[in-house]
Amino acid sequence: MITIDRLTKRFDRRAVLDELTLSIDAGDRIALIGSNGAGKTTLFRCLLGHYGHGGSVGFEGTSGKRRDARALARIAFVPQLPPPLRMPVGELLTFAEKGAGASRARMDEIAGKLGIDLDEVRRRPFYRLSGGQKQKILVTVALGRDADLMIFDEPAANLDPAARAVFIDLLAERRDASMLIASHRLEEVAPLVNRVIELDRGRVVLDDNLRDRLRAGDFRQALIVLSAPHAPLTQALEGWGFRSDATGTRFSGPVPSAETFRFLGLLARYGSLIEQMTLEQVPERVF
Ligand SMILES: Nc1ncnc2c1ncn2[C@@H]1O[C@H](COP(=O)(O)OP(=O)(O)OP(=O)(O)O)[C@@H](O)[C@H]1O
Repeated sequence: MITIDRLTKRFDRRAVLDELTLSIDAGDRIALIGSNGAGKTTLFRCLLGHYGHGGSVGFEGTSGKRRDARALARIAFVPQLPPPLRMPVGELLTFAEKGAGASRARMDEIAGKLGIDLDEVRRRPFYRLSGGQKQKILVTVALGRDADLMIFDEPAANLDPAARAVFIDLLAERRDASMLIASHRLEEVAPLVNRVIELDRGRVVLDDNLRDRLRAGDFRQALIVLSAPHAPLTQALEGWGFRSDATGTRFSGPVPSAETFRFLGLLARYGSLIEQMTLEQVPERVF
């Protein structure tokens, strides 16, 4: 989907991204972690064509450094710092609808879940909203449209705990898009992702992929029984490769042993729904 080859970005001759090589595949849901200044935002800005850079970023169907406008239009982005837009919120929503193909009904629904009343803020200039309100509007716009890739840069940093929980559920429900989420709270986004990439001083120092672990064959077999069908948890479990029976309440699938705590973290979010759970070590194959 996106191939990044020896991407280098310098500010004042200092390499902030240093020959970074990475490929992002369709279906990847990536947590991008790394300490302050590691280069996460700079990587996003290079991907989005906001900065010139060395090396290449190739989008599927394009090559080299060229940014194809159609490829960029398929990316939804929520920045770490909301832009100081003077336009009223209503105008921003209309722009999202007409210019970026967002659905008004979907935006209304998402905003409602996040706890922001669009009618109430419609006439207010965007830059006068609180930090959390701005983030809710930007998340609403991003999730209100179809996208192949969603890039979130610390998207929940300003959200209150209730909105953070809703936001994580909304992401878990979105199985159609690949995601790249920069976060300092790995434990919060871990249940959503199938890949964790760590940057340090502009280089990839960890690339941990769930699919590789499953292929390696070291896993536990899990059985989960829910008290009632539940769409967000179903989608999250399907993201782990689980299958359900016809009732939509009984799930089974493999959990890589090294991912057990991450998996339990997911289940803990929905503890009250879980009626039964077993997690059995699969005996090692004897050759
Ligand atoms: N426009 C700029 N001009 C000069 N230096 C910059 C610029 N943007 C970023 N930097 C520097 O590049 C480095 C990487 O910054 P970046 O914002 O990409 O880090 P980050 O991993 O997103 O950090 P954080 O977790 O704090 O958000 C930092 O040292 C920062 O000071």
